[in-house]
Amino acid sequence: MKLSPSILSADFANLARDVKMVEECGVEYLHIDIMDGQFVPNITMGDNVVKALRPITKLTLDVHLMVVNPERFIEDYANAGADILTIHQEATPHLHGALQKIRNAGMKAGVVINPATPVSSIQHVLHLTDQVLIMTVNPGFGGQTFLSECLEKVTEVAKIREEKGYSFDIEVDGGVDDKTISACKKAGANVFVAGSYIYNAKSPQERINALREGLR
Ligand SMILES: O=C(CO)[C@H](O)[C@H](O)COP(=O)(O)O
Ligand SMILES: [Fe+2]
Repeated sequence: MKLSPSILSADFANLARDVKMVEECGVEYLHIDIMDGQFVPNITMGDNVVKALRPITKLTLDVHLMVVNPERFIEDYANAGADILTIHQEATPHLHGALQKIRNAGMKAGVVINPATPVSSIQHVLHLTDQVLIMTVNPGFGGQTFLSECLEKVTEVAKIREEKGYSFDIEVDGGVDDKTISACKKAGANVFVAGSYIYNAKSPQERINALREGLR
């Protein structure tokens, strides 16, 4: 079970401090949300921020690309030091080739689907995938309400993994807190992104402890 705090809700003026803080709290991953103002209405950061964070943390950099035609940027994120690069099924007509390209660039390849997108849309690329991300909010913003109807897709993809003998991780992203995390685990997820729940708190350590408690 891995926790992946999303720096979308961190203090951008104190980003290094906020990254080190969650690392000291004992999390496994750091989730970095890249938004281009086209695939989603918001603009956040780019590979320059990944590059700046790489030397200051040992955490696995879990980069969630919410950009159109993500294949344009694969080399940039490899050079920046990303460990996992996750791209949206909805963002490219060349999903298969893009996932191959991510692995060839030396990163783990992730594929992500929006709440309205079925698991069947990624069935032919699951053999090329190290991480399947099931969005549990519509992408674009932190702090949204968890969409429990997405959990049936977590169970569906976990079943396919078992049937086919694949070994990808299953991540959930959006609205994860001490209450919703248990249902995510029960559905079959093993990587949990949480942004506002961790960072918009007086004590992120207490929030991280509460998430771990929810996974017991
Ligand atoms: O990809 C994202 C939004 O598109 C974020 O990772 C996600 O929303 C995390 O934020 P929160 O935990 O506050 O919902
Ligand atoms: Fe994300």
